[in-house]
Amino acid sequence: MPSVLITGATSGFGKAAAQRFAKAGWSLILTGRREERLKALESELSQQVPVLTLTLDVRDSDAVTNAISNLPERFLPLTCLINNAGLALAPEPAQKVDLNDWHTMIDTNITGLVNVTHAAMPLLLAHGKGASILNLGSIAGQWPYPGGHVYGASKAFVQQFSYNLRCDLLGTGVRVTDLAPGLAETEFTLVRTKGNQEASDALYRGTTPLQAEDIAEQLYYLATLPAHININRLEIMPVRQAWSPLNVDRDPE
Ligand SMILES: NC(=O)C1=CN([C@@H]2O[C@H](COP(=O)(O)OP(=O)(O)OC[C@H]3O[C@@H](n4cnc5c(N)ncnc54)[C@H](OP(=O)(O)O)[C@@H]3O)[C@@H](O)[C@H]2O)C=CC1
Ligand SMILES: O=CCS(=O)(=O)O
Repeated sequence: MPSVLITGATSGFGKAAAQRFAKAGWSLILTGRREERLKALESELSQQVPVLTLTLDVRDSDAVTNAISNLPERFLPLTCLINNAGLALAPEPAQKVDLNDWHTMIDTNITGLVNVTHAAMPLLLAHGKGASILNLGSIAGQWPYPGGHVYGASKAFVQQFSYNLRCDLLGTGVRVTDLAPGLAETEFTLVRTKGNQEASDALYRGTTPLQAEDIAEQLYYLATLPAHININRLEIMPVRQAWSPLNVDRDPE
């Protein structure tokens, strides 16, 4: 039975991915900080497949290493790692941001992702051909926008780290993909605005954003491609989203 380790399974893409992979009969290792949500998902999905929940903060490298290097045998070797845990904070301009918010994004989106990857790599290498590392990047890692500052830069890291991992894993059979979604309706904006439900609702109102299930379907597709195929980067936007023109600062008339 193939197995998948999903970080950030308590909400959004991670939760939808857990449900999608369970539907296909994969064993699940689900992580997140909110234990009650993990337990609720476990009771929902353990009717279908073996589920292991790990209450973890990806920023805690000792806890990550300890939990992942002691996975029960029945979840090994690992077929797929989905590095999904992440967040944006501080939508305001860089010059107004609280430094702690920058640190939190770096610690989660970069250090956390690196912690999990380092711990899981031996388990993926033990699987070899057909194993995958699927990293959640973002369009923000490729395209700059006001208020993107450290969030976008952290996702640019995810892209380059994914490409560099590919170079080192060449010959092992382990694949690496940077999956880069655009506007998607999850708890992402609620987190970014520190709980402002109205701001979150307003962002998604009157348009047709991606849904968590859309991304879960892409993750399942990437994980089940024929073993000789590696999609390096997959950027996906809703049809109703595109780029803006460049801005120019002009003198008043
Ligand atoms: N929604 C969007 O528009 C887009 C999102 N993304 C990326 O996709 C990923 C998932 O986001 P999305 O599902 O939308 O957002 P959600 O806020 O719905 O989910 C984020 C998940 O990450 C987990 N998480 C956050 N911080 C930590 C931490 N320190 N340790 C462990 N888990 C953590 C949360 O779990 P808990 O709080 O329980 O720990 C939660 O399960 C992120 O990396 C995000 O940057 C990329 C492009 C677009
Ligand atoms: O990563 C999330 C998508 S966006 O908010 O940067 O457009």
